[in-house]
Amino acid sequence: MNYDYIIVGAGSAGCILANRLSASGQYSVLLLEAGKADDSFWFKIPVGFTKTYYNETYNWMYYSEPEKELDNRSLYCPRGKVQGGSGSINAMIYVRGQEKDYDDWAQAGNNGWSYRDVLPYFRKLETHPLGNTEYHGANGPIGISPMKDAVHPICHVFLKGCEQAGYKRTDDFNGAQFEGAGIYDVNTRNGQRSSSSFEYLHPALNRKNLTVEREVLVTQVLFDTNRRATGVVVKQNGSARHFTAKREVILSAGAVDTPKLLQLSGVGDSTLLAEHRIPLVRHLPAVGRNLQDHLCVSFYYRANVKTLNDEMRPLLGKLKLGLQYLLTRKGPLAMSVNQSGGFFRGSENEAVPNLQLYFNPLSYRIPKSNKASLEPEPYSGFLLCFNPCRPTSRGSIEIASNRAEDPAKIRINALTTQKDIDEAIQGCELVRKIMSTAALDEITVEEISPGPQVSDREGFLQYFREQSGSIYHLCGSCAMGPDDLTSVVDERLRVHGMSGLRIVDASIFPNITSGNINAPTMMVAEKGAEMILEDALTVAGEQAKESAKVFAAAH
Ligand SMILES: Cc1cc2nc3c(=O)[nH]c(=O)nc-3n(C[C@H](O)[C@H](O)[C@H](O)COP(=O)(O)OP(=O)(O)OC[C@H]3O[C@@H](n4cnc5c(N)ncnc54)[C@H](O)[C@@H]3O)c2cc1C
Repeated sequence: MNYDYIIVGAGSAGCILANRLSASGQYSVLLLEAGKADDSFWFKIPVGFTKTYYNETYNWMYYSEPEKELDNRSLYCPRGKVQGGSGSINAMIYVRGQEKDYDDWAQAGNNGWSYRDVLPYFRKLETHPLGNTEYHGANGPIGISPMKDAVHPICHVFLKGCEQAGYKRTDDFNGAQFEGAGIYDVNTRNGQRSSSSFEYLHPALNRKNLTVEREVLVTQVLFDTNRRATGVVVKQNGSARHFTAKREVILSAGAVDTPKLLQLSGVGDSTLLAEHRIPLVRHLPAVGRNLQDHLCVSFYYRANVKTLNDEMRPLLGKLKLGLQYLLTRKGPLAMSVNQSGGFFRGSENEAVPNLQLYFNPLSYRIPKSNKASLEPEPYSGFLLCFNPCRPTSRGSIEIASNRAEDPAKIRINALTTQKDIDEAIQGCELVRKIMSTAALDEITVEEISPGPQVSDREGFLQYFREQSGSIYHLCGSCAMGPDDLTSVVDERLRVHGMSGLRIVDASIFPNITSGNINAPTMMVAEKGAEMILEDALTVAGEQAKESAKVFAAAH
């Protein structure tokens, strides 16, 4: 079967592309997704992400290779395997990042990607209650809800503590002032998850020129002898099928599976491909390199006031909250558990904020067994968690075999630079500084983990090594840049040295952004879709010129 565009992966980015590329009715679009439809109630209700966290039907449930600097632990790396991708199973915190993140993208040779360049795409994708302003949009598909008026009261104690510790307050991390303590926005609409699947793909499903195939594993991209992508091979119900693309194949399979698919298709480091006996199409060594992630660690506290643990843990409490949600679409089940936090400088020498904090008005431990569920702890507790914003360690994605069914090897290589080690310690010091303020001291009985015996740089670092985990922001594994030795796509997201092949997802980030990366990924998709459509017009223009020349020569 033949389509103008084939999009691989109906995740945060893929759903946006499917809508935008099919909107004019001019192009036929095929969207291929390995997972099922997002028709369960758990995808709608914000708290539903606790149900999909360890659900192998909807989650690829990857693990990293053992991380040497993290006590040889394998970190859990959940990824959405469902329409909407990781955007269907995430915690919905909506943060764009800071200006410098994108200015650095542009400075690395990517014209058109500075903060001022990408701001229009952030505005385009959202409907924000502030309406059309310099920073916000009023007509975009994704609903943004500030949690400001609804957070648990102890979040305000946290904000007071930050003020007492000398930190600024911000009312909008996505507005004029990124830095400071505040309450997060979430991508919800009327108390329901506002994912790119619900907001972009669902409304487009009836278009005649859009085909969505689910439960289809794309196993290979096909190329002609000119290295032009001509289509894909998929596995569906145990048998192989081919689809061909007249214009482009666009990879949106995410930061783990996009580089894996390129490597399986013969585009990647020639040594790695030879090791797995994959015929080389193009030596592109940066495929799978430059992987980045945010690693966080939590500090746990027992409170002398009621926290969300007291409401969410007992059966009666659960029933009450469930009823509140069903009747009003409000309450804790309509929000994220990460309610307040902010962006801070870990030292006076930092030019911009380098640490992100989350203050959660409840406490829970990530269960070791994937058979257990995420449950609040059995006491009035809360947690304060941090992650460095822009780690400098770089990891990799590499195929483990030449079979598409085998998960790729994920190496985050955490804490392999001195800067990252310093920031892990800075973060612990920042948590302790805020927790020692009068406001927080007043509601705290004790620090449960790591506990007061951990109080120096060595102890903090060891705690981070033993307890930190991924906060699920894998990106950068097919970075954008001008040089084909160090990057994979150019500034129009075209794979270097290939034609008819683009990447539009979190893998193109040259550097990770300071904050949660779903909003930046959706921005990449909005901008990517516009570039694809512009380039289609250019191609059409060139073809028309060519035909006119042929016609003129013949007459
Ligand atoms: C548990 C969790 C919590 C998170 N919380 C937040 C948060 O609160 N805020 C935030 O901003 N970010 C959060 N994130 C991160 C964010 O959701 C992701 O970074 C973002 O969704 C990535 O988008 P993507 O389009 O690059 O990839 P994805 O959304 O992961 O999409 C990739 C899609 O491709 C499909 N696919 C993969 N391989 C194949 C194949 N071979 N054939 C066919 N289909 C394939 C996958 O099934 C998936 O649907 C979280 C992530 C997780 C997992």
